[in-house]
Amino acid sequence: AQSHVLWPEIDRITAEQLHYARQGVGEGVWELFAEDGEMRMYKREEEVNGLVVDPLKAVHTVKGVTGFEMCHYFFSPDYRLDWETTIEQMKVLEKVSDDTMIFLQIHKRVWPASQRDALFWSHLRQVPDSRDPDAQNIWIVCNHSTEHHSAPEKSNGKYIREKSNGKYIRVFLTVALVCQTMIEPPKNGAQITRDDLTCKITYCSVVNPGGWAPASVLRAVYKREYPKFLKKFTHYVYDQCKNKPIRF
Ligand SMILES: Cc1cccc(-c2n[nH]cc2-c2ccc(F)c(-c3ccc(S(=O)(=O)CCO)cc3)c2)n1
Repeated sequence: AQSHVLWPEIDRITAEQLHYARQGVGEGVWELFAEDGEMRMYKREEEVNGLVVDPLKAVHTVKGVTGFEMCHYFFSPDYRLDWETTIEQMKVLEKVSDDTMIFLQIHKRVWPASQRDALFWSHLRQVPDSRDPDAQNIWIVCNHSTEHHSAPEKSNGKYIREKSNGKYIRVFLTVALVCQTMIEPPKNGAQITRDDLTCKITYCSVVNPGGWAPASVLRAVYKREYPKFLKKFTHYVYDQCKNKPIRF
């Protein structure tokens, strides 16, 4: 993918998001708003031009899967409709390379706001030189909004794009899923099984709704949808992997 026009941006944003994901939630103004077992969800309340863009950071620990497996199922278009409940339509506009694709997703409408769509590049990468010497493989999927000739935004100023039977407001998003595999080697030198695996997950998301939506409605949607999404996604990956050979 190094030859693609987007490559410099993909490289820069992916590196930035890896650094951002690694920052703890201790410092700064992260507010814990949801807990479920090992999952902790934090947000910061921020508005841009009067629009709620509350950054989200979730941390979670899932036993029995690797960081590669978690990132693979998040990245691949083949499984997305199995775990993403808010998507109405999804299209791969361009396959840049095996590890980089451009998606157009039309999401379900959240009353009373207008329906949204998202156009973003998605990049899967193994993080080569982790600072943590005993860290196993760290993998990242970064999703970042982009333009694309085959899905232009109608420039009528309000980013409303005409569609045959309606109008979509295009969101602006940056999302990162960073997964680290921890292996507890079996004492007796036996082969590693899924019981010896733990995946440490950090999910970061900033979604600018792109057009007016009531702050109260957006905050309620985020509060409901994010925990539901991460719980459903991680359970889905565990179920998909549990009877398959381990992939690091
Ligand atoms: C999980 C979640 C959080 C906040 C809002 C909603 C939601 N409810 N109804 C419509 C949406 C909606 C509207 C626009 C979007 F771009 C995304 C959106 C969310 C996540 C991602 S992703 O990149 O994390 C996973 C790929 O779909 C992409 C788009 C989701 N879902």
